[in-house]
Amino acid sequence: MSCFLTCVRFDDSTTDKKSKITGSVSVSGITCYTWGDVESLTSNFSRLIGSGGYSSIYLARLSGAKKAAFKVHVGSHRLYQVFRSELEILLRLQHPHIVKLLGYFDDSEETGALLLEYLPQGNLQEKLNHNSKQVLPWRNRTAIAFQVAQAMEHIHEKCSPQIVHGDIKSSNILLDKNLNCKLCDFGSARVGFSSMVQPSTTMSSPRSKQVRMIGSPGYTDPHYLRTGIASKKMDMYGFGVVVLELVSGKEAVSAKKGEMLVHTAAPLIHDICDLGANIAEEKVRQFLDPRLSKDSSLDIEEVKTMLGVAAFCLRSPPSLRPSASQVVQTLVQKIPSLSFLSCGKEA
Ligand SMILES: Nc1ncnc2c1ncn2[C@@H]1O[C@H](COP(=O)(O)OP(=O)(O)OP(=O)(O)O)[C@@H](O)[C@H]1O
Repeated sequence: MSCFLTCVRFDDSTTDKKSKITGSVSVSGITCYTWGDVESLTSNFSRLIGSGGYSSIYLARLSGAKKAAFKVHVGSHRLYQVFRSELEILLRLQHPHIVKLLGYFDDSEETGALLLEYLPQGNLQEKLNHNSKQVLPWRNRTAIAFQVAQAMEHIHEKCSPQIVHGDIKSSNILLDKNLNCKLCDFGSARVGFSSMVQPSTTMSSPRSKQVRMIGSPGYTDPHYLRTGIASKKMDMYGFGVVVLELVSGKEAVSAKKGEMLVHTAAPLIHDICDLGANIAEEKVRQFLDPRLSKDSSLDIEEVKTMLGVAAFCLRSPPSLRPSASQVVQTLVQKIPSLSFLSCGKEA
């Protein structure tokens, strides 16, 4: 992979890289852009469409009025390293439910930008928000769970070396115009053995600069918090929280009360683990997003299946949690509404 990157990187041995780099190069369909390209494609960063802890995302206009998103990491070597790590992972990933890399800019020091396909309906967290204009229909919620599970199955089981995403959450799930979804933000991902290595410096030392804990509040696997070892099962935990959000329409951490959804849902999850499909319908309905009450696609048995999947993904110890392919199989078998999608098992 680094060989590939070296092949397309500009000769940047001179000092003022941004001004000296001219012209873009395209290799294997991925275009290597200049900083001037980044500025002109984003109309000088005129439209911010998202921001996170590591980057700012701007709308870009390609030829033929095609839209894209430039994810820009500027300002420090640490942010640059996050960019490089995401770039190297996205270069090897191709899946219908993983955001597609179209190109990048790399100054090899402290600035990097990823050109990504543009997902016009924003992220799932915004779509589930009660201020959102549209209520996400039930059948789209099950489809999103299914598609995210397929993306996770791909990175966990079908890639070599395998990848742990490290930050599965609803704001890292993007929606296209048909409400199909794509997993994004591989800046925290761990590849192969790196996911199994416990950070060498003590986790308890708040001053340690070498340990960069990954994950987000409300989604972080308690086992990872204790050990610092990233694993596929920590992704399954994050996925369990996303499924709870899809069913309840509530945030992983309530903005008003600061309550975690996993805690609010704990009694229900406990009952589901004990009773499975025999759980009282009334309890399920109490947890369900009230905005779905008039949704004709709602099927209470499917809601129970989704909650069952969430309950298993949140189990401790992590070895009790299902794999992504087990989740894909369960959803395909138990949620007939998924058949409305034209995709098969591997969409
Ligand atoms: N390709 C895209 N199309 C549309 N919107 C996007 C795209 N990529 C990112 N966004 C928007 O920007 C937000 C932040 O993106 P992303 O999570 O990749 O940034 P980050 O800096 O890695 O954030 P984090 O703090 O979660 O690590 C997303 O939640 C989404 O709203």
